[in-house]
Amino acid sequence: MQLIARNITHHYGGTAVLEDISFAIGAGEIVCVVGPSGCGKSTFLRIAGGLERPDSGEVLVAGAAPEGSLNPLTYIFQDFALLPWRSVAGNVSLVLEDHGIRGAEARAIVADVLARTNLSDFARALPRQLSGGMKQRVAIARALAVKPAIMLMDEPLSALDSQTRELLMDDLVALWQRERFSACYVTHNLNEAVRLGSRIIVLSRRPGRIREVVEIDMPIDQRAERLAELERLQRRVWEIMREEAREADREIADVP
Ligand SMILES: Nc1ncnc2c1ncn2[C@@H]1O[C@H](COP(=O)(O)OP(=O)(O)OP(=O)(O)O)[C@@H](O)[C@H]1O
Repeated sequence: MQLIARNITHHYGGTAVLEDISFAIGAGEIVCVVGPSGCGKSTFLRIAGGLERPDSGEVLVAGAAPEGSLNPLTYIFQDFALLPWRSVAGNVSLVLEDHGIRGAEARAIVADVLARTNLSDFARALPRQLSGGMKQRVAIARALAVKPAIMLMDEPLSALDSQTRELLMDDLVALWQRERFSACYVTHNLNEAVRLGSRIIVLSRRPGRIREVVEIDMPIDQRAERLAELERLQRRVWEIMREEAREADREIADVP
């Protein structure tokens, strides 16, 4: 399945937030979206997921979702959003209950996704017993349980310390190699973008327009070893963004 954004433009009140955003995410692609603070990255993701309607433009999905997909476009948030009184398995099964899947069928799906995300040993643990990194792994397992066609990831690692973030990036790379998931991955972190993205969409400051699309054709499993090349790519993306980020940083908020 492909997600196609065409000419997305959006305002909040008098504030123009996104302007004429067009790009597509193909099956098996991780497309990263970066840009200065407040340039409309999260707004774009909400529009892509159908949570908000753009003022103009459209988001289309083309092609069939994976067989048995319960939610073709599935979010992963930075704050994990786990229910504290439910175990790891219980948090994952909740999304299945929402779709009327219970009992043995639900247990089989939960066991499968926990195995795929190396969480089987933690099935009975409660969120408070887990580190931030493990909580986000549970959130990823929960997203996979509904067999998404495209995951919409909003700063998924930004609540984690840098070492945990590295570990989670390794996990996402390994998961991608096994499952070739598709994702629109919004991040502030250019290192994540060059490690994970097949393409990086660089937005301008608000209203976010596409400044440049940086293609990364280095195989994802080689990136952890080719750090010098990645560093160069990361610097290139930063060069594109730097002035706009500085101006966004110095902007005085238009609030009463
Ligand atoms: N529901 C809303 N109502 C009014 N303004 C909003 C709403 N949501 C976002 N905004 C404003 O729209 C602009 C873009 O916000 P958005 O969160 O999409 O940007 P972002 O690029 O994800 O930001 P950041 O990098 O800081 O996470 C900001 O100025 C924000 O204050």
